[in-house]
Amino acid sequence: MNEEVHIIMKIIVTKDNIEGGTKAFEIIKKGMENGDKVLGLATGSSPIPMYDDMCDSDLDFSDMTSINLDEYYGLKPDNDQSYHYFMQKHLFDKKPFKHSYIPNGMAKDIDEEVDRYNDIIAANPIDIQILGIGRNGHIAFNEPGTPFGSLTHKVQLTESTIKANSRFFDNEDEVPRQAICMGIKSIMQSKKIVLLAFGESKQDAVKALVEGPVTEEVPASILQDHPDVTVICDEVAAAKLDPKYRK
Ligand SMILES: N[C@@H]1[C@@H](O)[C@H](O)[C@@H](COP(=O)(O)O)O[C@@H]1O
Repeated sequence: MNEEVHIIMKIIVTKDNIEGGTKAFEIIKKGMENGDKVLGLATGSSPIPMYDDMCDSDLDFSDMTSINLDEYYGLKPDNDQSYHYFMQKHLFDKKPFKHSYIPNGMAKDIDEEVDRYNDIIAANPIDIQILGIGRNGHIAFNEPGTPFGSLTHKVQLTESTIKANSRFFDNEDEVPRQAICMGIKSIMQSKKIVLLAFGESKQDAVKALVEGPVTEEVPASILQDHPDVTVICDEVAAAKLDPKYRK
């Protein structure tokens, strides 16, 4: 256990995901007041309450840039399971940004798409990166074993992720097996990181993220080495944490 790391990582335990979403929204709001221009955005159920707060707010994002973490490979943007569709529905329809970037899941030439996305990230340094966490400790679609030095890449999803994400599809067979995803190195280059984790299924991942060794087997554990990380989790997700982190 690295004591120095725990002084840096800020942990906010909330009653539920709604309160957690509001905490994350407040961080974004404050960041924008201080001149932040680029938000790194995530999909999944965890950030939805935060997006609801953003949509209900009077904040104007029309001068902002957003960069999403990932997209399923092989899903068209109008497929209701694609992350393009998700972002339109939960945020961009109500709050358009000046520029919004999401990996192109239909790209024929993967190498070209990877280069394009890395160039976008390099040209738009991320001020605040929002993250969820997978049950196996993945961040974005960076599965266990992904090198910490990775940039944007095509990934093979693990059985654990396919199973977990099948709740959004009609059945497990429909879950794409591959995705295009921002790499861990790029995520770590964000100025500030806010990770959201809610519910019982995230208990082990949250414990490993906060208390476990920094290992590529738990991609999120690298966040212990980032200077500005806030973990926002509900009481249930935080239940296995050492009480000293559950304030
Ligand atoms: N690619 C996404 C991740 O970015 C997300 O963090 C994770 C958890 O999703 P949820 O928030 O629905 O639990 O799901 C997917 O695998």
